[in-house]
Amino acid sequence: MPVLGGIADDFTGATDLATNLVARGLRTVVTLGVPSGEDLPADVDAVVIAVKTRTAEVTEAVTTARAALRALRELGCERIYDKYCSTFDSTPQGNIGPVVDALLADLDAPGTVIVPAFPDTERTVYQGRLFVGSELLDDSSMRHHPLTPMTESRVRLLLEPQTRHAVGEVFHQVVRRGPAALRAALDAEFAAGRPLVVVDAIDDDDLRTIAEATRDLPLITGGSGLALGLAQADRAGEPARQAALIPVVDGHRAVLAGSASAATRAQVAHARDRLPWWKLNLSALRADLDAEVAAVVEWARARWAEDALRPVLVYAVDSLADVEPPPSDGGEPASVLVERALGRCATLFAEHGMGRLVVAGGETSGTVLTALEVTRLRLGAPLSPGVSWAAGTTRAGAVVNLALKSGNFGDEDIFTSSWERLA
Ligand SMILES: Nc1ncnc2c1ncn2[C@@H]1O[C@H](COP(=O)(O)OP(=O)(O)O)[C@@H](O)[C@H]1O
Ligand SMILES: O=C(O)[C@@H](O)C(=O)COP(=O)(O)O
Repeated sequence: MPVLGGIADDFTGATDLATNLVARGLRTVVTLGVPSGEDLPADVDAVVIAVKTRTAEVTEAVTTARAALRALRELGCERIYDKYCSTFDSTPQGNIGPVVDALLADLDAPGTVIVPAFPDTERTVYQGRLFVGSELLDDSSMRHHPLTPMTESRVRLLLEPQTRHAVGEVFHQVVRRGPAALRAALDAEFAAGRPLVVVDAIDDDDLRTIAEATRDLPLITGGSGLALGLAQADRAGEPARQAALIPVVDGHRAVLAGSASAATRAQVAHARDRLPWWKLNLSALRADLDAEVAAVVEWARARWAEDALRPVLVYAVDSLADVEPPPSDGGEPASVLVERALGRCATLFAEHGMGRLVVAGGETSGTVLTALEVTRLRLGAPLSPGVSWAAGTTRAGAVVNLALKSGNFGDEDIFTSSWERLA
């Protein structure tokens, strides 16, 4: 019976969290969407439910998260980990705050921690401010995100407009004094009527302190970094064992990149010099999406006919100048067109023998996996912090190997260097 239940607000976030749970020795499975009583493997310690709520309407996000919570409790999970983005991707409406509020209420919890930090990917929180590398969040490339532009760095100020609760902060001076001091500070915040508490973390020691201080709370929340603070399960070699267990599928290889994030743009630029590529054309998609997708598929099949194992790259954005703001006349936003096109490409590529797929972007991954009707993922070999290969099972029972890459994760060569690391 699983002890830990994760709810991740996008699909890359779910594999990110699962990657770190596996690294702590937990046998972990990811389900896509709220599972409907489907049989999970018996031998799991953690179940992560991936939902696509980061940019959904608030009521839809809350309803989905509560349904996920119910499912996890029915599965027997004793603790819940609410996973959101390490760069706190959200808007003043939500959905981080409303979801945490709902989970707190449903779990009747005294309070919880807000821990976006993921030091392995250079997301740290110091004095309540979120840094990406050496830059404050609002100075980083996240300022220009197409869906959730981040123009503030103090996590409390990002959260306050989204929650009905008061928000507290505990700074590094306290965290570094250890779990007991942190727990006392958290209890003081809860008692003072601030049940959501932003906690500083600048390295994995801080995450271990936070995890230890909150081990009896029914709800913890954060990026995936906090999972690296959880106690190591006493199971030697577990990550390698899990990686060896997933099926490896032969077949054509593709990268679908809908992300406009800085890391993805650098990865696209690197891959363009090495792989056959197709850049989606927004006007062509707007004029006739099916025709543009058919052209992409025909092109990809011709490339695979030349070299069956050479990956093809289909992508949307080279530079921020490509990013179209949502139209003011209520027309279809470019983001929707790109996601729909990449979802259809995935389905048609699979019909034409694609066995391995790297997807860049959280929203994009959600659309692609929904299109492929993948319902469950088992994690395989890790590729870089927060990114692993996985085996996805479609509703029809077919298996495809997938690596879901968050927009800003991964080394520059991830689109070209990942393929051989699967086996
Ligand atoms: N040219 C474009 N103009 C506007 N939005 C775009 C464009 N190209 C891609 N997008 C959208 O940007 C969003 C990127 O989000 P996501 O896939 O989550 O990537 P990331 O992980 O980098 O945040 C997607 O909805 C995608 O469809
Ligand atoms: O926590 C993170 O940074 C990632 O897991 C994540 O959620 C990133 O979001 P996307 O860039 O939209 O994939």
